[in-house]
Amino acid sequence: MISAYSGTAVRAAERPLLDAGQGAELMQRAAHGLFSFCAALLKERRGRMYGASCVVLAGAGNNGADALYAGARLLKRGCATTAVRTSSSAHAEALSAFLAAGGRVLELSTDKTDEALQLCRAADLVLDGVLGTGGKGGLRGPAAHLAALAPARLRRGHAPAVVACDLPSGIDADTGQAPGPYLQADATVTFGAVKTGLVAGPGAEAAGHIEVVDIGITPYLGTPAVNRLLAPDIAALLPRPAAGDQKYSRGVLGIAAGSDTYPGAAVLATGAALATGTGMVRYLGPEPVRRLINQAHPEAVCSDSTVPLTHVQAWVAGPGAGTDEAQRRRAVDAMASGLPCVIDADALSAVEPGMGEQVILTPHAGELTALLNRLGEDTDRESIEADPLTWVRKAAALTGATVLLKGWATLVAAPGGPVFSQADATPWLATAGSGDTLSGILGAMLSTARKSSPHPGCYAAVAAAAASIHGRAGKLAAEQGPVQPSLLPEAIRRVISAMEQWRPGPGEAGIL
Ligand SMILES: NC(=O)C1=CN([C@@H]2O[C@H](COP(=O)(O)OP(=O)(O)OC[C@H]3O[C@@H](n4cnc5c(N)ncnc54)[C@H](O)[C@@H]3O)[C@@H](O)[C@H]2O)[C@@H](O)CC1
Ligand SMILES: [K+]
Repeated sequence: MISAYSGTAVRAAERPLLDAGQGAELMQRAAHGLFSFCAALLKERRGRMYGASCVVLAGAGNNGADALYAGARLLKRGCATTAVRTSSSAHAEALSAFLAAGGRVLELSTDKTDEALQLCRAADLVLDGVLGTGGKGGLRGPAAHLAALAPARLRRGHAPAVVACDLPSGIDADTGQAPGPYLQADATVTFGAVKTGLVAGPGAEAAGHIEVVDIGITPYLGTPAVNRLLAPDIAALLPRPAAGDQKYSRGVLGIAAGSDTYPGAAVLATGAALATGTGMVRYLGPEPVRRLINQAHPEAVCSDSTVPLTHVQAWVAGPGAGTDEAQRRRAVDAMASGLPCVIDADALSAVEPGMGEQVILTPHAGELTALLNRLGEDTDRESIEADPLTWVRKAAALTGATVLLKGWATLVAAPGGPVFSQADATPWLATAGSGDTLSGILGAMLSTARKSSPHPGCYAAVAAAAASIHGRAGKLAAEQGPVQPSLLPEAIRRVISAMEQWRPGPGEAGIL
């Protein structure tokens, strides 16, 4: 599992070591880690480091200093390196070290932006050390101008590798917000711990690959603010049927989805649930949809019964329900049942405050806007997309439910509990029907989860794992071309099967 901490928390963790006079040593560890990553990257791209050309974008603070020290090391290994200084002040020792190693300097001003961009474009590597955890309010002045032009100028044809020092400049280290232009990185080498700004909002996309350099502050870090599940954590959450199991002991999932107007959503959710693995799917809905489900998935047991009369271990309600009154009633009953339930799409309009965390809401930003507005919060879609971490937490606190907010990085917040961020998906999954398959995966996982005593945040963990499986399946399916949700079950099955290699051995604890 990857644990992320706010920039503020990481700075607080550094404090005892800074007070003990170890600041210079921490900086050298950071610079060395950054250099090592860049060295490996240059060797991979060019076969050798000698003769590579690099640009260090260096701001006034310690972030610029880390990058200048790494630049000095690159110079010593034969890389022609220029520092583009974005501020007239700089860390004096780091700049001296850079100059002593033979580095060139360009002072950035608005009329030098073109020259700086040409240098970057001709380089093999651009090291972004403009702002780190001390940055406030996004990039300003010539650095903002350069960042605004960078996507068009650096991302076409021969493109340099952009490596962010600690975090992409212009991204807020606590929230991942981008108040203005920022520098998109291919990779971020971050010091001490992953910052929450690298796993949420625009920052999650801006960071690219994340590499952590241990600088010795781990003992001073408290509880992580955001977690990211990795394959072994996900494998530990996937129950495997045991020898004595039968369909009922494995778990039964109830699905109240689809309507005369939108029958397909129910077929997709059912297909994804069956591919994930569950003892049985009981489908409740109108007759034409039942007929379709039985044609596509003969193993599903279909009826027009009610939630209280249907014996299951978990529910999915909402996908394709439209304005169907009976489906709305089933969603309300599922939420009141005390059983784990996935509340998606049209069923979100029935959510009220006071849910339990076993109720998992799965909105996209537009649906979350509508939900929050209805509950009295003054927000809009742009605000939620700009700062999803804040809003997903607020939604969980307001409703008492676990909230899964879909996005490039999907965030899951338990009320008062942990937050998870999963960035395993592909933009090819942004297509109608994709969300219905996520509901099915999550529903199946909830129906078969074997928890004798659920603890706070466990539903958020299962939801994060489902988001990851959905994303991984999408990526796998995208290898064959544009993703078609009705064909996703085959990829889901392959992802679940591949997870077996990560399953913890007997006696090894999973994360729950
Ligand atoms: N504190 C520590 O112990 C360590 C810090 N490290 C590095 O230090 C960084 C933090 O350094 P700093 O606290 O010096 O902060 P930064 O280097 O992020 O930036 C602070 C400087 O930028 C200016 N500034 C702030 N916001 C600005 C904006 N929007 N536009 C232009 N200038 C702005 C400030 O006035 C200050 O001069 C970390 O990100 C990390 O890279 C590492 O060296 C590891 C050790
Ligand atoms: K930076």
